[in-house]
Amino acid sequence: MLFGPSDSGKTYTLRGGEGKNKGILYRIAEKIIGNAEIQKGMGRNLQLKVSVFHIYQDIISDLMEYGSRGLGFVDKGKGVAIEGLSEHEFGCIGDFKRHMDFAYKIRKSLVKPDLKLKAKSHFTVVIGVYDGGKAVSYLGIVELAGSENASNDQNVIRNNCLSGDEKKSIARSFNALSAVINRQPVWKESSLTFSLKPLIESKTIIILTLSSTQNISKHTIASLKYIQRIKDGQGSKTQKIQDNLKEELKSIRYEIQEAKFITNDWADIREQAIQRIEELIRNNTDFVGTIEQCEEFLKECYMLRKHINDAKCRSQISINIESITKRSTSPIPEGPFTDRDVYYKQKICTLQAMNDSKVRQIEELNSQLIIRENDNKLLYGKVTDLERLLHEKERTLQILETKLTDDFSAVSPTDKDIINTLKHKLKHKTTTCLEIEKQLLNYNNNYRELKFKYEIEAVARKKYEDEYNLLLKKMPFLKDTEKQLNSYNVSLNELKFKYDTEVSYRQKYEEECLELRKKVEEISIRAIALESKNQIIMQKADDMEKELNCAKQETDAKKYKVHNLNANLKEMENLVNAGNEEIQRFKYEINDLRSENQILRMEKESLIQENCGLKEENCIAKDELKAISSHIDMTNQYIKEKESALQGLSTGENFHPALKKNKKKIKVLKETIQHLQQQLKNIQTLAEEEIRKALQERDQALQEIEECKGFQNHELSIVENQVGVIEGQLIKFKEQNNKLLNKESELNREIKSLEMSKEKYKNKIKELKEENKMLQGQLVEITEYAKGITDPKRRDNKDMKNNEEKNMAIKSRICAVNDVKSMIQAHRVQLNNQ
Ligand SMILES: Nc1ncnc2c1ncn2[C@@H]1O[C@H](COP(=O)(O)OP(=O)(O)OP(=O)(O)O)[C@@H](O)[C@H]1O
Repeated sequence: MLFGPSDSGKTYTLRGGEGKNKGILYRIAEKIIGNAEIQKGMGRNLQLKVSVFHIYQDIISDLMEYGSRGLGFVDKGKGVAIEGLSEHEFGCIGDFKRHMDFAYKIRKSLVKPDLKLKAKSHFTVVIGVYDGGKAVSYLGIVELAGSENASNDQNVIRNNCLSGDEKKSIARSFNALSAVINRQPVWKESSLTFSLKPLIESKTIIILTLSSTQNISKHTIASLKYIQRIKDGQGSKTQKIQDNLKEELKSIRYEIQEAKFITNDWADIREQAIQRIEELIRNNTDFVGTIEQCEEFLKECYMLRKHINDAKCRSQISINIESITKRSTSPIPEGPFTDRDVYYKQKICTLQAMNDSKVRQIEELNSQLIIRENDNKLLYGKVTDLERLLHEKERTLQILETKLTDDFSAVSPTDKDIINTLKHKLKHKTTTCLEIEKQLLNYNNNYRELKFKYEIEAVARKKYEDEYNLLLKKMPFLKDTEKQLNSYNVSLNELKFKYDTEVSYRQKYEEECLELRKKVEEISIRAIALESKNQIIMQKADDMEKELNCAKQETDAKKYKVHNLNANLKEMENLVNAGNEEIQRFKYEINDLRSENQILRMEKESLIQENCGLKEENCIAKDELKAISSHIDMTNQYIKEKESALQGLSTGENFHPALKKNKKKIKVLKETIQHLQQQLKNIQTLAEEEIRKALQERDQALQEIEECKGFQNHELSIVENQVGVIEGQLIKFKEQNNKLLNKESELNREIKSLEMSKEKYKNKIKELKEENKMLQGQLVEITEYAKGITDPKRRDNKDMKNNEEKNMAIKSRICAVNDVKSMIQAHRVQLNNQ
């Protein structure tokens, strides 16, 4: 893209001068043609095409076709997104120059009404490289509108006759351009960015043209600032590229890992790829570098990825071919795959790879499931062991319980409700513990009672001892009271023993109770933990089963999709072919419509006007020529006169006696004459030069007019031919129509005659019917008569002869009647047929 204020040298940089000074446009074209030729030497036949258009106020005009203006947009994926933009093939620089001259000629004609339009529009040349009709790459060269047009400078607005809409459109296109270069998706903001989207997205180079001319210095600084803004925006772009780079590396690593599973055929390539990536990472540890370096790095990554994909596909395709050869004895079709085939094969490969990875995942999941099942079994065994232990403990508990109280009945736990029974038992045992505690309390109470009794007894003993002592003192009653005392002492000892045993029992029970509580607590905690573990395992097993089912379903779906894709492939091919044909047809129709008569007429009129102007100019030039030639004649005459005078003077014939004295003056005069002659000659040559130039220009203009005329005549002849064809068709149709009308009138006539004959026949039938009736009446009479004759009673011998004669006549009459009948029948058949 060439950017800068008007008169800074954009057009010069683009087109340049002759030879060494040629512009970048022709240098680029030469380079591309050279490269195409090198490719040709290598057996690759590339086609080169060029399109030229300009954008003014967001309206696109094709500069390679007259009148193709206001083109719309289309999503092409590659190249320029302009609908109906014409492309023209070129094979050498001569062709290219011819195309460019043609485009500049059209541009000149468009610019004519407003000469500043050139500086207010974006001029674009797009070169497309094709291989067998398929686009390989595109290059766009844009000479942007003069940058000063986006400013608020009143001088510019006045000098360039800049309208508000023009200014807005140019400013908008520059803003959109800087935004899209800095990755802001505002393509639709301007026709410039939207039409060149695929090209700008790939790579954009802006050439800033600067001029030291003082009067545009303000705009030069403004354009420098604009470029600076774009460059500043690139800082954030670097960050984005670095992030992209990291993502890319991640995905490459993943792809390499994934590709590992497919085949080992390309192990070497894979190893090389990994080495290469590692090397790249080592050299760019933190991915800090310029945009170019990062982009280089990304390109490298992209190449690697492509390499991996190719290797994957190659291995997959080779496997497929192997399997085909195994299945059938027919030879494998040779020759290169078409791009579409390769694309679909790649797609199938990736799908198969995905399928394989899924199958692998399922297998892994299965193996994990088996491991989990084993773990489950082990845990289940542990649970049963623990349950058994619990059972044993329970039994010991039972024994203890039976020891404690007979009321506790033996608990018989079932295998399935172990945990519940344990809980139940726990409750049971806590109640027994409480009962034991109660008993303990009873015992304590008893002990207290006994103690109380003992104390009472002790008081009584003291009383008795006192009494005994009194008795001893009193003597005779002593032995009896001593005996009583002994007996009291024995009972007291018994009670004390009882009390001690009860205390020891109590302590024992308390200890056992504590132990039991602890054990019960431990067991219950374990049981709860085991239960939760069991539940988690069961949950996991269920989840895994679900996953397994999902994965199986997915695999089936993928297989079905692969199958469908294969089936759809052919359909799509057919559809694409049909679509291509339709597109071609539409293109033809559009082209036909474009070359409409009106534009041609208008252009013809403008050319005629131009022709008139040129003729007028020609007349003026002729007049001027005449004037100059008459002037020359006059001057020649004057020179001749002067020469003759001079001759006279030199010979001394015309010498005036006064002049003879002034020879010096004569010399000076001679010199001035010579000088005048020289000047005259110069004027003559100049005039001749100008005349020649004017004549050349006139010839050129005439030639151009002739060319245009030829072009228009050609187009007119095409149109006339078309009109002729249509007229011929019309005449044919008219003839056909006349014939049809004639036929129609003939048929009408026939119908009328048929109707008349029908009427005739009807009358005839009526007549015949009447005749028939009459004949039938006669027949009846005759039969009656015949009956009378044949009757033996009425037979008269005398009238026998007469009767016989009459009989004969009647017979002949009957024959005639029969004939008439058959005739009627025949007529009927005829009528029916008609
Ligand atoms: N590098 C150069 N060498 C010689 N002459 C030059 C150079 N660059 C520009 N010029 C001359 O400067 C003048 C203006 O250049 P040019 O027409 O290319 O400017 P521009 O930016 O295209 O202007 P505009 O936008 O009006 O078309 C022309 O006469 C051109 O010949």
